[in-house]
Order: sequence, then structure tokens, then C-alpha cells
Amino acid sequence: MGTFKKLKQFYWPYRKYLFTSIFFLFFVVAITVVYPIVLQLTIDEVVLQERYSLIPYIAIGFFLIMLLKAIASFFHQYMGDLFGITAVYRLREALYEKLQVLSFKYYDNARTGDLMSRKTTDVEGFRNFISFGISDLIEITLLIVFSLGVMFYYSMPLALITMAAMPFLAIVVYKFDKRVHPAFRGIRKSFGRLNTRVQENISGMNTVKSLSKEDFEVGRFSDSNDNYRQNYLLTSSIWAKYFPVMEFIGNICVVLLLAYGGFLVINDDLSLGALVAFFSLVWYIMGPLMNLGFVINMFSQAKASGERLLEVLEANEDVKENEDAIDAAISGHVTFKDVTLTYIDNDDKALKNITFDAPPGSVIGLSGATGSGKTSITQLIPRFYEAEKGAVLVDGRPVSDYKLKTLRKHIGFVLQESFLFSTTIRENIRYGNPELSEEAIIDAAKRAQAHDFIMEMPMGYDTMLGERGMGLSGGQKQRIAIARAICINPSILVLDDATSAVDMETEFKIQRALKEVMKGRTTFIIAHRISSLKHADEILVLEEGEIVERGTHDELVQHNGPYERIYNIQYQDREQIMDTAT
Ligand SMILES: Nc1ncnc2c1ncn2[C@@H]1O[C@H](COP(=O)(O)OP(=O)(O)OP(=O)(O)O)[C@@H](O)[C@H]1O
Repeated sequence: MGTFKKLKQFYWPYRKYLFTSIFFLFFVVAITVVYPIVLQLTIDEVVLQERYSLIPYIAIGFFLIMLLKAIASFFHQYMGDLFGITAVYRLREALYEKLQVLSFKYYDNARTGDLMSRKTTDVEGFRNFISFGISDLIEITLLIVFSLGVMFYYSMPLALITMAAMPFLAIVVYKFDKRVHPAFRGIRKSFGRLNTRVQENISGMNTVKSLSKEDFEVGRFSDSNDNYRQNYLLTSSIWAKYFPVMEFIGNICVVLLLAYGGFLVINDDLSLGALVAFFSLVWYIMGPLMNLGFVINMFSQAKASGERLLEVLEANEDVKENEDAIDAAISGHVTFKDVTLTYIDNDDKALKNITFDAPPGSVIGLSGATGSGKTSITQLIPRFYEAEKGAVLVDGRPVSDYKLKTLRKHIGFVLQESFLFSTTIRENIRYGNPELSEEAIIDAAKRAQAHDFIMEMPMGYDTMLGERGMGLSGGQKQRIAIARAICINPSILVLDDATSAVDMETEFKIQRALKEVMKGRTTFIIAHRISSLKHADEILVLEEGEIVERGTHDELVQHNGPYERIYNIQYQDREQIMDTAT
């Protein structure tokens, strides 16, 4: 029950819907149990006594009772559904909010498809139980209690025979639950894996096609698909065994009742109508008890789903905001003091003893081989990850002193592959600052050298982009991303390989756009090309997480170190560099 208790905050505030639904359920069940009584009266008092004139009254009475039952059923159903859907509405929102605050560390290991299946199928699994499962459980209990009450009224020995079957049924139900719950957990997990496969395949379709791995992908999908099928079949086999056993026990009970009940009628110890009513009542007990399997099934699914939802809701938020975090203006002074970073415990350090000072408006170049730690440095400033040792300061304060929103609002990123949403160009540009006026958006686009190509599109700023910015070239996407960064007017700007994916001509255009954006902002430029770094106030050259060389371009080209080596390799670019310098 732990799972349900932990998720109580989502459904308990709406208990009034549940209670209303149960209130009407009470009527539904009570009226259901009246049927056999009407049957008994019709047989004993009307048919056997040959008082046929009473039939119209009984018929009208029966009709009115049924009408009442129909009305009660409607409210019972509707309120139950209202309870479930309102509760999971809150649950879905909470999950989504949690996904927004979870740290990069969490997403490093998360699989999108699996998270999607948690947010959809698992939420539905949970809803089914709280919408219908709980009231089904109450219905079963009420039906059994009411039916037994009427049975005891008619004949105590026959009622006791019926009750004797219950422990056997209970054992079967218990055993069933023990086996079916892990089976359902298996189904949920394997469905998550199946989703992950599909999602990764669609996202990585370019790679799949360019490497001609379609057959391999189909094979991998078949494996996941087969795993899902196996898991499902396992559950089905548990189900298939369960029902006949339940029915067999029920039928033995009926045979005993028939034998003993018939004996009582022959001896005039029981009326014929009561025996007929008894048979209806037995199935009012057996039916729901067998149905208990369905409810347990729903319960097991909901429990398995609830566990998976809790895994997300209770996931550790590695980066937490301090209670007394401040919301201050940031001018962009970035200081690293002896900073060390390890991503995964016991793994190699990604950064070792990094120290530098970037006054507001300065430009810091980060150079070094891939994996040397350039990106890692920039990810510590907005607290995407936390330093293991040392201090990361912004305007002289540790980054943890600031509210996360404040800190991140002041840091703009232009990445090698910037993410564009499948909406209009306008919405993409003003994503970080939705209140921005049309003039400001156009101004940002102009400064990012994007306005001209946007205006050449048939719908201009209203052009819809496909998922991940399809329909635009790499350089165009990049300039939209630059315009987006301008819109948030950040004091700190990170350009991570921002021009590596484009041709020379586009690079020059982007460089021009970037120059405009960098004005008055502390800028970190991560680049492999010397041409992008040479104007930096300080260039840090990294090797395996350590700063091995630092200085201006002019100093470093005479240093006889790694920077000069890269410079010499890119010698053929030298003329171009000279050109851009002038
Ligand atoms: N999220 C992460 N989880 C675990 N290890 C990571 C993570 N991000 C980076 N690393 C590791 O940290 C080291 C530094 O990576 P980083 O991305 O900072 O290098 P980089 O110099 O920016 O490389 P590139 O030029 O390829 O972008 C690498 O060994 C990398 O494998």
C-alpha cells in the first residue's frame, strides 16, 4: 500500500467525488439484491398462490426500482470517473513540473521513450484503478455482504455452505495476486523499453539511414517487441489458469446448494421461491469474487505504474536551490577558484583545479582536444552540474547563492546543435522571453543576421518549423539560436562550437552576428578554429581537464606549446585570419 499512500496527495483532495460515487453505488448494490427477493415473492406469493392479478403491480414496482437503479448508476459512474481524471490531471502536472526541475545528471541516464511511457501509459494505469478499481472493490464487498444478509434470512444452513467456499476462493485470489503483480511490472518495463526503441529510432533516423542500419534496427525492434509479447503472454497464462479454477470452485458450491436446497424444499423446510432466489444470490457472490481477479489485475497494474511514477517524482534533484537564494542583477564577472569536477563517482575527473577570472565584458577562449573539459567549464556556471571541489563565482558570489532562474536567465547559450521547437520562427526566437515586442524580435533577428533569410520565406516570422528545426540549414538554425540568445539579453554568453557545423561563408556571417551579440557581455567561446579564438582576452588551453597553457593569442603563438601546434596545423587558414583581423 506504500505506493498508494505516497501518491495520496494527488487523489485524496478530490475524495468528495469518490464518496459521492460510493454513495450512489450503495443504492445500485442494494437494488441489485432486491431482484432475487422480487423473484421469490413472484414465485411464492403470486405463481404458487395463483394470484395473477398482482402481476401488473409487481411489474410496475420492478420498473420503478430499475429506473432508480439506472439513475444511481449514472451518478456512480460519472463521479468515479471525475475522481480519477481530476486526480491524474494533478499527477500529470506534478510529473511534468518534476521533469523540468530534474538535473542534467538525471537526464544523462534517462531514456526519453521510457519517460514518455511513464507519463502516458502508467498514468492511465493508475487512473483506471482509482476511477473504477476502488469502487469495484467496494461494490464487491457490498454485494457479498448484502447477498449474505438476504441468504441468512432465507436459510442459515444454505448460507453457511456458500460461505464455506470463500476461503478456497480467497486462497486462489491471493496466489493469483502474488504471481500477477511481478508479471505486470514486467509488462510495464518492457513497454517502456519498446517506447525507447521507437523514440531513439525516429530521433536518430538520419544516422540509421546514413549507416544503412535499417535491418539492424528492425531486428532490435523485433527483440524488444518479442520481449513485450513474452511478458504479455506470461501474464495471460496466469490469467487463463486462474479463471477456470475460480469457476470450478463456484460450480462445486452450486452443486452442493442444489442438492441440499432441493432436499430442504422437498421436506418443506424452504420455499421454492427462496431456493430460486438463493441461486441468483450465489452468483451475486461468486461473480464478484471472480471479478476480484479483474480488480486485483487493475490494482497490480496501478501499483506497478504507481511505483514507476514515484521513481520519477522522488528522483533526486541533484542541483537544489538554497532556501535564501537571491534574485540579484548579474553583471557577468565569472571566477573559477581551484575547481574540480567529477561526473560519475569513482570516474576520472573531468576538470582538475581550474582557476581563472573573467571580468564583465571579457572574452575567454577555450581550446583543447575533444573531451578535454571545455564544455564542462561552461556547464558549471549555470549550475547544470555542481563542482566537486573549489568555487565557481558570479559577481563574487558562489553560483549557489543565486536563484536558479536568476542565474540561468543571465546566461545565454549558443550550442553546436541548438534545439528549435516545432512552432513558428517567431516563437522560437522569443522562447526565452515570451513578452518581447515584435520590434525587439526583428531587431534581434537583424543583429543575428537572420532577418533577411526569414523574410525570404513565404510566411516570414510565421513560418512553422518541423521538429528539431527541420526545413532550415545548419547555419540558419544557428542564427535563429543566436537571435534567441540576444532576446534574453544575457550578461554571460557561451558559444559552444557555435560555428563548427557550417561552411566558411556561413561561418563569417555567424561570426559577424556573434560579434554583435558579444558586445558588453562576458563571453566564453569554445572553438577548434583559431580564427574564432584569436580575439579573446584570455585563451585557456585544456588537456584532460587541466589548464596546460593560458594567455592571449599573440602570447600563445610564441609559446611553443599545444596552442602553437594547432595554430601551425591550421596554417593554411592564416591568411583568412589576417583578413578578418583587419
Ligand atoms: N554528462 C556527462 N556525464 C559523464 N561524463 C561526462 C559528461 N559530460 C562530459 N563528460 C566527460 O567529461 C570529459 C570532458 O567533457 P567535455 O564535454 O567537457 O569536453 P569538451 O572539451 O567540451 O569536448 P568536445 O570538444 O568534444 O565538446 C570527457 O571525458 C567526457 O566524456
